[in-house]
Amino acid sequence: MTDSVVSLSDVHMSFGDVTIVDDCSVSIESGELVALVGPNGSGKTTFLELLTSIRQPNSGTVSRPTPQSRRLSEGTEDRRDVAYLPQSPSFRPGFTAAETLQFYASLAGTSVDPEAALGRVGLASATDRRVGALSGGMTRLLGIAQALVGDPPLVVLDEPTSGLDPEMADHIFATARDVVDEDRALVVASHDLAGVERVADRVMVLADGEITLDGSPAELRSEMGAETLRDVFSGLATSRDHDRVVPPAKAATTDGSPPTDTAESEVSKR
Ligand SMILES: Nc1ncnc2c1ncn2[C@@H]1O[C@H](COP(=O)(O)OP(=O)(O)OP(=O)(O)O)[C@@H](O)[C@H]1O
Repeated sequence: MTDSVVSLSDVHMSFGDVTIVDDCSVSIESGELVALVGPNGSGKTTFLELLTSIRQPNSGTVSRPTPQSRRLSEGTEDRRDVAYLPQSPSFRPGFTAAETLQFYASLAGTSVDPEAALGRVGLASATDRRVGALSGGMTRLLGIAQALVGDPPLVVLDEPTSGLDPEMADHIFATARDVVDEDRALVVASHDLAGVERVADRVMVLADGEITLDGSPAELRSEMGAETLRDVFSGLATSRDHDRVVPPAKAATTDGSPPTDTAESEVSKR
């Protein structure tokens, strides 16, 4: 049986006129790798911040249940309930990778085996390397290792492959896949649709203030009659562009009264 690691119930979040989500209810289960995709500025980072409670919704609730089954073994502290790797993680450049994890574990009130934690993400050879000497990709991997400190049931990554070469991006996605198990979910925001398509169990498309699609890559392809997730995304962008164009026949009525069913009113209905 799977457990919900985070649930949104009737959540509304906006910045002034910019609506990120309106009346959104969604639940993420342990064992899922969920990819959050959407155009630039659609609200992916804000949505991740809602999942992690870095940001509070204007209304509605975000809950992350932590049942007994998610406790660490007897005699140790509770598991962290969520970990978040921002798009541009920053670490103390003078610390080694191992010292970074130890420092972070002490802040989190837990313990870590740095060699095992770094080995898990493919950084075994960098244990004693200073963080300032790590490549961009290695720094993201260190971020994933740090996110796993305290064994959180929900790990949230914001665009972990941006700016990385394809091989490193593949490695990051493979690592993300590896850390998902029956007791943990991972949510990743990404523009790398090919990578997402390879590893995600579930893809949520965020656009125009709502989750417009939510399903497995195969379900999304089928729903949109598309061959790839990239085609799904392009199809959605095209239909949004069409929605924004007021069809000439409906742009005005012959008696000068306002049109009743223009594309503009369609957009506002969402
Ligand atoms: N603190 C804030 N105050 C006001 N507006 C904000 C704030 N944070 C984000 N926004 C606005 O909310 C919208 C969504 O921003 P967000 O960064 O969540 O989008 P995104 O999908 O992650 O973008 P990208 O793909 O470009 O990283 C944008 O219009 C942004 O300008």
